[in-house]
Amino acid sequence: MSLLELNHVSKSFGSYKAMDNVSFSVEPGRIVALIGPNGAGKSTTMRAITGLMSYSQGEVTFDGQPVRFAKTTSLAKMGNLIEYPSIYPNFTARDHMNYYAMDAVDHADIDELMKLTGIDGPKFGKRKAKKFSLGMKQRLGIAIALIRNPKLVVLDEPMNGLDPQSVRDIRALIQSLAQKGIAFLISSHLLDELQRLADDVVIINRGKIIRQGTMSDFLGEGKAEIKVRTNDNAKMLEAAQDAGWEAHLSDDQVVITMTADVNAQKVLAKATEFNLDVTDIQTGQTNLEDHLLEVLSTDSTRV
Ligand SMILES: Nc1ncnc2c1ncn2[C@@H]1O[C@H](COP(=O)(O)OP(=O)(O)OP(=O)(O)O)[C@@H](O)[C@H]1O
Repeated sequence: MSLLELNHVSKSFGSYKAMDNVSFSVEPGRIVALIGPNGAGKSTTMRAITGLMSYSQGEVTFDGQPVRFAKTTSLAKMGNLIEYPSIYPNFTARDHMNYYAMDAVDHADIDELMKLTGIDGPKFGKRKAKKFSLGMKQRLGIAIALIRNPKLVVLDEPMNGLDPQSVRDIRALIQSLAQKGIAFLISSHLLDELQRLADDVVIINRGKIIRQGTMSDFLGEGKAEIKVRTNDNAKMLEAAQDAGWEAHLSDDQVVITMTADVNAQKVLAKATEFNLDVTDIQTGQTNLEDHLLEVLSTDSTRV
């Protein structure tokens, strides 16, 4: 049996099925990305898993025990950060840790966790949570989610409000904890971040799971692309499209789909033909965001 299992779970709000026959599982030590467009059912699924919401059909099982709304015995070994962390305005970071530890965790472990999550520094100290920035609250929320030595941590948008260094720190922390066997289920709209972080991917659209598997398998089924940067990307794009190639602009580069007839050499030749200076050219698989959009555009599970 897997650490977390959802078997045919459904949840409706009125006549709308926010979760429609959802089944997937999470194994120990895996970092699983739960992704999908706005309103797809990610938060609803996370709330059902963490016992914050009832569901009408199917079953969620965690660590061999069923998870039911308001029946929290099975949840002692599950940490979560869903929506806003439960933060008390007049508590310091350490007050929160002591409070949530509930004598079950010794002080050395609290010190270690505060250090790991970066809430031990002078910025925190005696400062009360009402004076924390969004990023500080988010770090504290992650520390709280980790305090009772969980086997699974469910994180909804954990990178919200974090600056690039903090994102990097939290990524390293999640990866090191996963290596120790802790599983993570993470939802985020920062798909680049999830692409770097997650081992597995579960895609939900209109309440239905439309794909699940390893991140590398999912990315591997995407298109191969040529990314080219020139001194005039608009002109490069026009030249590519005039040649009948599938191409679009992304950030500061032109992304061209590789086919039997279109390769990096042809792209370079086209740039020369139009007197363009190529500053960078790379080939590789499509990224998570592009492939997700492609999969969603062809999903016809429900209209
Ligand atoms: N308490 C509720 N009452 C009625 N409808 C709800 C409720 N909670 C969620 N929904 C609806 O269920 C659907 C799924 O919502 P959910 O918040 O799970 O999506 P999401 O994938 O987390 O979206 P987002 O990426 O925008 O956070 C949406 O259509 C939403 O409007």
